[in-house]
Amino acid sequence: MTADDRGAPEPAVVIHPGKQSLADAAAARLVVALLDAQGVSGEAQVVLTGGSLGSEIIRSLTGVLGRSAVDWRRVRVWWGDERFLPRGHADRNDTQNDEAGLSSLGLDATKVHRVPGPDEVDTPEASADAYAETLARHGAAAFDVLILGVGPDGHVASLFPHHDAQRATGTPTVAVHHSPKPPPERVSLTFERLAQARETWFLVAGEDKADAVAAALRPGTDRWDVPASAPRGTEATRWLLDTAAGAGLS
Ligand SMILES: O=C(O)[C@H](O)[C@@H](O)[C@H](O)[C@H](O)COP(=O)(O)O
Repeated sequence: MTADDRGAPEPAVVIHPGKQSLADAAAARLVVALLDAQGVSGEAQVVLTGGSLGSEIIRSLTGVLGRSAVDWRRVRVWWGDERFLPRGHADRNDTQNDEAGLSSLGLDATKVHRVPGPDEVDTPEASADAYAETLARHGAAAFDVLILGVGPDGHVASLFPHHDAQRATGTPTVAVHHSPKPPPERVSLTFERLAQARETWFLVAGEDKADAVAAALRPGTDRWDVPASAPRGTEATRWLLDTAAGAGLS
């Protein structure tokens, strides 16, 4: 069953004048979304991402007005994908988020769920299994906010065009080998788990992303070709773009 079959709303597009204003506006939006989620269920669950914007939103978050209204100790943090590298490696998504100021938000470290690396488990498969177990134990049926970056090739999380990892079903996580973008070994949420989010936000900036954005939003695009075309939030899907990334949209 696809998100569309479940009646998920059509994606909404918001275009910002530049990358910084996009990150700042997304951070402000995230504060409100976390507050709303905490108001409903006590705890908010957010899925973070790597890439430049994935860290820029954290940097903006550390300075955004109203952030102190969020009870950060009741925010549970996940990652949509991770590079299979040891904890603290500069190329890990979580390290980049840490360096952007994640730890200064006042989160409860026991609720920050990092994907195990080769310093903890032997293989990407073991890491994917361990992460799936953590998700089963602590993950909400639906994440409150799922944040995704998009590659120029249209990849999302570590699900790449024409890559077998896209085919994983019946599991929330998948080990990825031979990623076309280095490093070759990664762990990713599957399409099925990416579909379990109330709000899904794509954060995309730069002219090199314009074709991927246009393709992802074109009706009928096959996710095998453009993985970013697939994830939909059950309540909202937002494409938060800068002008350059939105240049291919009519
Ligand atoms: O694991 C990776 O290789 C990156 O995390 C990658 O998936 C990134 O999120 C996108 O390419 C968007 O990156 P930007 O935000 O820099 O455009």
